Amino acid sequence: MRMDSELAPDTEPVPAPALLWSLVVPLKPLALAKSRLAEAADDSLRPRLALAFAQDTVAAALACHAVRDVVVVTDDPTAAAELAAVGARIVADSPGTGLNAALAHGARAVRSTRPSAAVAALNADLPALRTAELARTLAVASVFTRAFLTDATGIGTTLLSARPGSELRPAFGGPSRLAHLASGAVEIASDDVDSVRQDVDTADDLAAALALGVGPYTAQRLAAGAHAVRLGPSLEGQQ
Ligand SMILES: Nc1nc2c(ncn2[C@@H]2O[C@H](COP(=O)(O)OP(=O)(O)OP(=O)(O)O)[C@@H](O)[C@H]2O)c(=O)[nH]1
Ligand SMILES: C=C(OP(=O)(O)O)C(=O)O
Repeated sequence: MRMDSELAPDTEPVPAPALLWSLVVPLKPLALAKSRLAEAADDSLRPRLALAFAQDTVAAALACHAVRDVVVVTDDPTAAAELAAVGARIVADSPGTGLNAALAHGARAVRSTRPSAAVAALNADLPALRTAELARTLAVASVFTRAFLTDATGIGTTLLSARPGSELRPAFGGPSRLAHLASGAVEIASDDVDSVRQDVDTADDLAAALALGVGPYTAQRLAAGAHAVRLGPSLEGQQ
């Protein structure tokens, strides 16, 4: 005889399994990266700082329970070796035709082996990235076919996601918040995820990231290169 509990109707809501994300992180050659940081960091320091930002971004992302893997799309041999050491998979920027082509290429590389992967593009310049804030962002992204998070200025984008079965369709560059909205992606509410939004393009961005608290690679690089950094008198205490 079956007990009542065994006859439980199968109409009970079954929680969907949490998505595990593959993150695609684009990084251009270090010698060309972060040109807008020239006012804050000398030519000698800037490429190393760009790498340190990417190292902190990748390390924090890989520590996130919602992240399956991180694919860095880059042609820079130093960045490739250093970011592989942090745990990223490296994919060559074989299109060589700019940021959005690199991101689409990275997403295709992920789905060539796992066609049903959830993929998200994540900027490489998030040195203050907090793992728990990334987890919150991805949890919201999981609900939507495509979603994005705007950057700290509210003009650009730091994360764009695509659930299994939908294309990433990246439209980064300049006012990409509006471009991603126009493409039909849903904007993720930006409360309590400051570290995921704080990309670093300018001296002011770097000061804001320092105020949030940067990761160990960036902290160490700034300490070692303090003579080559200019953040202005009001910010000296933050280094
Ligand atoms: N793989 C790849 N990454 C790119 C390319 N262009 C930009 N990126 C990366 O995309 C992100 C945003 O790029 P940008 O804002 O154009 O460049 P940036 O180096 O961050 O800053 P600026 O030189 O000041 O414009 C950064 O992580 C870049 O390294 C590209 O053509 N290929
Ligand atoms: C490319 C973008 O970022 P950045 O702020 O680095 O230009 C963007 O926001 O679309």
